[in-house]
Amino acid sequence: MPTTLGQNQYGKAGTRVVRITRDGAVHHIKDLNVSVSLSGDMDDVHYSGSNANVLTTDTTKNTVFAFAKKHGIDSAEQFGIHLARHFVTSQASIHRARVRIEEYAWQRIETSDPQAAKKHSFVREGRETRLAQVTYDGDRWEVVSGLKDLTVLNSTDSEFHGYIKDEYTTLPETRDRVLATRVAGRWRFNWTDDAAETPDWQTSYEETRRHLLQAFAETYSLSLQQTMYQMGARIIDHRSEIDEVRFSLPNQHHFLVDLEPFGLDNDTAEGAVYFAADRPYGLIEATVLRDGCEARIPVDLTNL
Ligand SMILES: O=c1[nH]c(=O)c2[nH]c(=O)[nH]c2[nH]1
Repeated sequence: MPTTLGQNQYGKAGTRVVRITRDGAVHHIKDLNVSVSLSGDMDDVHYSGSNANVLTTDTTKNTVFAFAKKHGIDSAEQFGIHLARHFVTSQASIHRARVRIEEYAWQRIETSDPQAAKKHSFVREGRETRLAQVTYDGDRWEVVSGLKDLTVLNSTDSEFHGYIKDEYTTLPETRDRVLATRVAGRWRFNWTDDAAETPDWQTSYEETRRHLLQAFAETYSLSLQQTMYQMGARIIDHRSEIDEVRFSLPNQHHFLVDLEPFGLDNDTAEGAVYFAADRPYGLIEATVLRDGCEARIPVDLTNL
């Protein structure tokens, strides 16, 4: 049966590029998800498999990282214009480039001491989901609150070294890395209906969230485990109505992109470009308990 090739396009979808610019101690972050679709003289690759006209999708991805370094990211629109122009004007076989960009916005985390405000700690815009579970069996009450999808990032003050090296270890030690996670947390109240006071649930949530964020921002981190423990301990220390906190924290790895093959020194004060990997991810989980209290929050938070 005779057939003809119809509309076709190709490219790399979902390049997660993060650019961190350092203005002294004040850091700025641009976080994009870039998808490129190219079309042009692509009959041969479809009909015969000749790749002579193909700019690889891998090159497309590399170009996104290299342009983030070279041109910076003023806006998604300007970045898209640079890329689309480059693909169409640099390759005779490419006649059309469509660059789609999602941008994730970040806010600075407010710290407890405004004088010593952390200038490299961010929370992603778009509110988290707040959670509550109430259980009553006619005798005992249990109230557990929590949140999920609260994404936070420190662009410095995070190290990771001194770990076991066995024959399968390749991870390089680092004295300065990006630390980012999407927080899922639950906290259990010690309230019972014969208690003298009922917590103001709204204030309790807001304050717990604030302590969690501030502990993340203010902990000089030697591991995500250590930061997580500080987040839980700070909540227990400051919120007498809470006896137990559990966290499940995916370590959202940000890898410095090697731009040396393109003649670019990536790790400079003006800015560094990272590849934000979404999988696989480290998953760091723990419970922090008030002394003498029992652990009742399930180990697997998806069961709550
Ligand atoms: O904070 C971290 N904790 C780990 O246990 C770990 N493992 C790893 O590869 N990177 C990290 N980072």
